[in-house]
Amino acid sequence: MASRTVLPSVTTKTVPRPAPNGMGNGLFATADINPGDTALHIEAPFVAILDTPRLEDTCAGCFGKRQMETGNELKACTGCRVVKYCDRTCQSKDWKFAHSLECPIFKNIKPMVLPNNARALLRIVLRSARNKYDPEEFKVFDGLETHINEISESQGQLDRITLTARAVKNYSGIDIEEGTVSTYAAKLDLNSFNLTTSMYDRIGLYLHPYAGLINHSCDYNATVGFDGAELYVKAMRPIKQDEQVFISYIDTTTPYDIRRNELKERYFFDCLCTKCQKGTDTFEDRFLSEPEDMTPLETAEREALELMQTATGSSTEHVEAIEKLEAAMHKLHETAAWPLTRQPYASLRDKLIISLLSAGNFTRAFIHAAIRYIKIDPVVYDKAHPIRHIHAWSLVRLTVFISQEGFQPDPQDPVQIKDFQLNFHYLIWYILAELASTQLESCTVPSFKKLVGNQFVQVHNEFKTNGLDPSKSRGVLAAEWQKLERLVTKALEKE
Ligand SMILES: C[S@@+](CC[C@H](N)C(=O)[O-])C[C@H]1O[C@@H](n2cnc3c(N)ncnc32)[C@H](O)[C@@H]1O
Repeated sequence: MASRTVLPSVTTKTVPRPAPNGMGNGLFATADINPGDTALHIEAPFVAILDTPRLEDTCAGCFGKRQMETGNELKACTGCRVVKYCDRTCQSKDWKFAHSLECPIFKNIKPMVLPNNARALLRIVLRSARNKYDPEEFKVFDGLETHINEISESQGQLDRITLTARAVKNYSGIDIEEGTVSTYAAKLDLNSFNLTTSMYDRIGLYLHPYAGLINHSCDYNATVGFDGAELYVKAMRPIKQDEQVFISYIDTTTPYDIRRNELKERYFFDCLCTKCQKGTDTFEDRFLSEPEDMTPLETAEREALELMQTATGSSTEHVEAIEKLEAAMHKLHETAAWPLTRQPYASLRDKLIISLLSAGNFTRAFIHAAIRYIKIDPVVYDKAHPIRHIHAWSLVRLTVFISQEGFQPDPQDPVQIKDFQLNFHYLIWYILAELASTQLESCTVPSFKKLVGNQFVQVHNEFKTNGLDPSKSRGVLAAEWQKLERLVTKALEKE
């Protein structure tokens, strides 16, 4: 049973305790937690802020949750015209939480809009000055790690924090020590999460001091997800009572050296996790064969990374980005030793899928999403990992799209889907059935599970209306899947 803590809005099967190996405090399970179970649920954030580009298209009250259901066009706050809401319900929720305090400040400094971390810091300063925080919650915030000594050794980092703190103090008009605001800024830097949609797209910054107590492992047993403003930490693997709950702070699909540098630079620690103890002897570092001379692999990696960087620049057109990403993937493929799962190959494909979608090339996006589903995700992610489920959902959506009557594939596509005579309806049913049957142990959030459940029922009922039940046609499903696997093999040969 999850229990409420002294902190309002926190329900959890964990307790904070000192952790070993110089980790400071961490969260430990108070009971056995099964995969997919919620280890921690936080209803309301300490602070949550949209990234500046998202202020235009995302409701600052529900962070997209109600927006998805109502489909309302967003209306700007008539005071500042900086934030937008679905309707009065979302607006008044945010007004009471903090917007009433910041709205006149936003209005005064227009047309400038403060960057996300400054807007988050401003909220903390304003809410704490008006005693809007629960004292227990603030006590946990006060106790959070800052690494201020390490930050002080880096002039660049120190300057950034000091300047943000000075600006926020001035805008707030609150009589508060600048040093205190700097400390808040350092806590925010170290302990905040990427606020994401239920589909794991980043939309902003989130902080809650209780969630800030979770330590990192590259071999993590839990994941963090958001459903609107609600945070969920779910077990990805079985967690025994008294075991520490770990999440990943970084992309742990990257090789050993990259992971360790990132953790050291951003979080100031050397990871001693079970994966790091294996050094470079894990799939993240392995090549298909170990050549005596590493130079060609290093050259291919450097060139691929350069191409990836220019492809994702803000001024790059979709078509140009696609060419660059494909060229980068080709360089890795040409080495004949680079596994599809070794970074940056997998990330290049993720970016390529997004660029192909933006350019309206749905058939090629479908092929890459199928490659990812069949060849990459089962190696890179645990079964319950939310990203694996989100990728499966994207494949379903793409298959639905290209199976529409009248859809015309691009005749220039290097692999022609029509040559494989896929029965898209059976494929959609198959992927959805797999998703629906693993919902319980998946780490996805409730809105996502609802979406999948509803879609599966709809697709299954369509089959039933036609007197068919795919669950009883295993042979047909297997044959369709083999066709898709042949398509994937063909596409990979051409990469
Ligand atoms: C978000 S805080 C986590 C809570 C923190 N342990 C505390 O007591 O407030 C991040 C910091 O915790 C410590 N930490 C997290 N994971 C760690 C690990 N695997 N090994 C060592 N230190 C870790 C590092 O100091 C890191 O900068």
